[in-house]
Amino acid sequence: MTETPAPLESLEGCPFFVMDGAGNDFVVVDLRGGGAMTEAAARHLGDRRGPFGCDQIIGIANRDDRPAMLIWNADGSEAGACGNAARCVAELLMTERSAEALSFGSPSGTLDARRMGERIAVDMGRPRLRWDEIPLSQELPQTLQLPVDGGVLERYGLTPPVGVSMGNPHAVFFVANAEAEPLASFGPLIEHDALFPDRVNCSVASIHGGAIRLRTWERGVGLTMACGTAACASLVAAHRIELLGRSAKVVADGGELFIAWDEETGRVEMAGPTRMHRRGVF
Ligand SMILES: N[C@H](CCC[C@H](N)C(=O)O)C(=O)O
Repeated sequence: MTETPAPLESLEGCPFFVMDGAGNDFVVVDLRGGGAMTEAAARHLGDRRGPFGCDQIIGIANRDDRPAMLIWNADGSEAGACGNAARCVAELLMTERSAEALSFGSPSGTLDARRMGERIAVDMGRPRLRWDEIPLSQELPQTLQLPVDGGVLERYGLTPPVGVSMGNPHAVFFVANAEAEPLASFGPLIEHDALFPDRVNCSVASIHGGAIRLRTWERGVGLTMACGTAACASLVAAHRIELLGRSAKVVADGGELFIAWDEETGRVEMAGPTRMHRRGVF
């Protein structure tokens, strides 16, 4: 066996799975038999110049006698939610147990997952919509038009974004054509805008025939092929500003996600594909 690189020493002997959900890619590490993720290990696994490279690094640990997912971005920062990775963890656990549905923990609460034909669906819980839940660094009476840096809005011809948290912060800009926006230019400016004390995930969304075309600059990562919590946030935001009903297909660069915001429970479910690329043991 090749030597385990120093940054991964704390993961020696841990099984790992390289997976993606609609192109959003992950290294999932099973910590239930021991091992501990460190910020250095997460950064090493997230580094695309290294032997792995991914958007998020996911740990599966035992918490309160059940599996729970832990989330690190490629820059080593921790995140509170990760929808596409939740669907990949669900796939792993359902295969392990030959189950069609199950629940597991996450930093933002219990997630309920189920198979839906070829797709995996996860109930991501209720969106948080108040200024202090996003969170924002200033009290605002509404979160439908966030007062981000006016210079950025003017320079890029943007209207103020809608704020939504799915357990992680999102700013969603509605534009005429998401594919035409220079998101790689203004995404990092919004990610680090002083309005967001924990930084923010920044998306551009355009509506075409009842579907949302979505591109995302992810906090702690950069441009990704898809972002599940951003897909949830964009549907919630579109409904709040009366652009769409309570369910829609979201078309990301890497694939399609299906989002529904239940009127009775207030909970948001997302469904989409998962793929396994590689597995091994550190
Ligand atoms: N890709 C993830 C979102 C990760 C969000 C992370 N970048 C953060 O810091 O919140 C998803 O599918 O929901």
